[in-house]
Amino acid sequence: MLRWMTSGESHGPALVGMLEGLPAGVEVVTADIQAALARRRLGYGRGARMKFEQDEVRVLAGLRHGVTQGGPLAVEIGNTEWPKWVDVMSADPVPPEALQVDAGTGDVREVARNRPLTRPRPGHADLVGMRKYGFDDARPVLERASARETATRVALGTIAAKFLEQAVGVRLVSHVVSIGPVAVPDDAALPTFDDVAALDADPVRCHDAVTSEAMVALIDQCHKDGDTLGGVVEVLAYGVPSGLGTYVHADRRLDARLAAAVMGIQAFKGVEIGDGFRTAARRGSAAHDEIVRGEDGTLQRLSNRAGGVEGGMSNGEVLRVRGAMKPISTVPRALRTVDVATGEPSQAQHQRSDVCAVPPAAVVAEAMVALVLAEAVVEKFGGDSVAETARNARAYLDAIPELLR
Ligand SMILES: Cc1cc2nc3c(=O)[nH]c(=O)nc-3n(C[C@H](O)[C@H](O)[C@H](O)COP(=O)(O)O)c2cc1C
Ligand SMILES: C=C(O[C@@H]1CC(C(=O)O)=C[C@@H](OP(=O)(O)O)[C@H]1O)C(=O)O
Repeated sequence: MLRWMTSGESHGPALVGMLEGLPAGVEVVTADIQAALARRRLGYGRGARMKFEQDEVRVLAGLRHGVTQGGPLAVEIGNTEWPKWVDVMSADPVPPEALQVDAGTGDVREVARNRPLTRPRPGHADLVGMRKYGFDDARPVLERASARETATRVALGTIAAKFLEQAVGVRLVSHVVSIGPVAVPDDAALPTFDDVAALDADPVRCHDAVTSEAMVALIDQCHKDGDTLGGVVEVLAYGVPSGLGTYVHADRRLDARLAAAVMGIQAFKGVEIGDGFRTAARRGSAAHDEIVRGEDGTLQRLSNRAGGVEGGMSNGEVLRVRGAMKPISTVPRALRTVDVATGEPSQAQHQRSDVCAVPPAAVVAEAMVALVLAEAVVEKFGGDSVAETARNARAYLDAIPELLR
């Protein structure tokens, strides 16, 4: 069993993530995690925070000399801005005067930072979180609801991806399919692992240069208009062995687990496996992936509309998972709300925010898919070391009868 958990507030001292159940022997170094976090900070349309945030990574446990040890991995990601929030986010009570004018920094803005947030943003967790946890201030709600937490998921997902690559040769790619109404053409070629550097270099993580330019222009326009944008991301996994997940029970289906993982990202409101919703509009004769025997004698598919999953199991084709992200809810041209301290009609609280976070969300979705696939690999092949997992996977694949290959 592979388990993971994150902890941490957006403006606390650090985020912490743990990953338990990964075999020993995975080669990974702190710089790999730093590089993945740098990719998550990218993206045209991000807000001010990503310009200075350093995501200071420290691996606290489970890794020695660049090799996982089999015990729980613990990763800390320091928040660069912590010195400004020491009193507002202090774990222990602070004297009231500390929140009047910050004694340490003399920073009077700390007073503003500590002001209760009572004008909940439609679309964010503010209002329901206050009701549910009994707060009269949205600060504690947004601190944990914030997608800042996804930095930890990316850190853990990086380690999971290294395991996938080293144990079974799986490689992941994430890209942006649409932002607002601007979408890559339906017949565009899928990016492969060779395209990752170009995707990382593209301002919106888009594989199609013309679409990328149109996306950037749309974000600029939206920024001017004081508005925000969502979009659709896609994660591709190459080299997934046939037989991860199962049809025998609902919660063990690979598609169900992928959907839950991607839907578990803040602001994600739809998930599609393969052609998903588009397939629903097709006739059966044009919806499925016909099987033929290829020249090399192995079974081959004439298409991959299923996105690599049939019967809740990976079928050996490229895994394709899409997620739809709603527009950022902190809309600069603020939406109507009610000040819950006074009961008066008002405008939603606004602090610095992203205009569009679809490109970094693609990197987060990639991490979530890595975690799900790593769990499914551990479940199917077991092994206390990567070498053992690889051996078991090879033995399973070698034992598949020739006519089924
Ligand atoms: C990478 C990423 C960055 C985000 N940045 C912001 C942001 O700057 N401002 C904001 O209001 N929401 C942002 N969100 C979305 C909120 O975190 C999300 O809407 C909120 O937690 C409520 O959850 P829900 O949308 O799933 O209902 C971001 C989401 C992701 C995945
Ligand atoms: C901090 C990150 O994203 C944040 C996600 C977020 C939200 O409401 O989800 C709100 C903003 O937080 P802040 O007010 O601190 O700038 C974003 O910057 C991050 O991705 O690392």
